[in-house]
Amino acid sequence: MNQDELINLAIEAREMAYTPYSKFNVGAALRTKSGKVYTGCNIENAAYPVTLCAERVAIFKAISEGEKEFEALAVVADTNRPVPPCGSCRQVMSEFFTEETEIYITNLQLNTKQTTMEEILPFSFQSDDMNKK
Ligand SMILES: O=c1ccn([C@H]2C[C@H](O)[C@@H](CO)O2)c(=O)[nH]1
Ligand SMILES: [Zn+2]
Repeated sequence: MNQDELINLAIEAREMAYTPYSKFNVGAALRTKSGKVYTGCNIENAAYPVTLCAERVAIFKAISEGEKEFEALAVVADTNRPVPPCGSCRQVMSEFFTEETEIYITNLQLNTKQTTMEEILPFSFQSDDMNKK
């Protein structure tokens, strides 16, 4: 399962997006260290803020099945530039990803940017910050 295959799974997952309000469909595919892939799409709600992004759906599916180590995440939307994950998703990603986790953001033209946790969320709040010695 390479980068292109992961992006293709994100493109497929995007087809499942439930977006009656924004009509903006996003797909994600998350590869674990063990080689499994968990996909996600955004799921909106009439109470708008309850909406979950594709990235978090993929991460929460994986976590709920006992996965904790992630190798790569691909995110895709029909955007001009590679779709930037929102702040809430970046914080959730920072809880589980390391600097080695590859993050591929892309669009339907496969204009892809590979990035890292530190690049998209520097100086992030971590559990260590609660352990004052
Ligand atoms: O990286 C992103 C950005 C936005 N959305 C969703 C949330 C909402 O359903 C719609 C518009 O914000 O796109 C995602 O799923 N991922
Ligand atoms: Zn988000």
